[in-house]
Amino acid sequence: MFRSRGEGRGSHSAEALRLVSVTKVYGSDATGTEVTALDGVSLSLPTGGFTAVMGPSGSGKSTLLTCAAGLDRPTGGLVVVDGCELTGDETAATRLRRERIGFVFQSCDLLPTLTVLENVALPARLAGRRVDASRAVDILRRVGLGARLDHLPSELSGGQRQRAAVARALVTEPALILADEPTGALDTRSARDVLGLLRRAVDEYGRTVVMVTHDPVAASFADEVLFLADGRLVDRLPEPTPGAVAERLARLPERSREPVAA
Ligand SMILES: Nc1ncnc2c1ncn2[C@@H]1O[C@H](COP(=O)(O)OP(=O)(O)OP(=O)(O)O)[C@@H](O)[C@H]1O
Repeated sequence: MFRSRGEGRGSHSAEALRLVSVTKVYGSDATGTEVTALDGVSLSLPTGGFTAVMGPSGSGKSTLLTCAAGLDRPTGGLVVVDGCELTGDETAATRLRRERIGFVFQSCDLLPTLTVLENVALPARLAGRRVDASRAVDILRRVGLGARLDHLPSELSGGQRQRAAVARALVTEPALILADEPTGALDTRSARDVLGLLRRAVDEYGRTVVMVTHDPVAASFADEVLFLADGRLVDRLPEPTPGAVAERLARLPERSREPVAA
């Protein structure tokens, strides 16, 4: 974000994220049974799109995001981010994660002992890059936190913290931004601010956003909504409106329908 399309560190692949028959089976739950959280999910998301992922609780949304992020390894299948396979070698996957993926979580995970500016500069530092403080400052100004650079996260409101988290996700100019309920803990106005930032990252700067949400209004900021049920992709809705999203959600099957390829 905050560089125009084509600028920055080289060009990105035309496809930001591809999942091929991704399956995730957790070893056992409390009763000793295997849990199939993802059941053969295939999708292809072009660079420069905003996709929302919705579905009932337990349908596999967070698992989809953590597998796409390389934070968890799928049991089977292939994850390709910006043209590079994430499911291969661990060292390469770590580098890919640091350089090409940005994260925004609901539970704001800014480090409490670092200032806002230090938090935003951290991903670049972890990726082994020269830390360009002026760039981090510029991003923070643009998300409306220019006067808060030296504050600690505890000195910010929830909405301000989440905007800082968005700034941090954008600082490495990632190919893919993965957001898990980024507005879940925010009031309506702060939520709109954060969603507007994500929308601008896509429209003005060609980033790719994948966002898990329960909120039809939040989902309506996306270009398309993918619906998960029982670990499968079962529906998709382009150009979503809050009403259409709510209606599709209400119609979601509880169990086993034929998966669709997105
Ligand atoms: N670490 C784990 N060990 C065992 N089972 C897990 C683990 N993480 C998730 N699961 C199970 O996998 C399934 C999918 O979980 P996931 O968190 O992906 O769903 P979700 O759609 O994000 O749910 P929610 O909307 O409630 O956050 C659930 O049945 C869940 O209990």
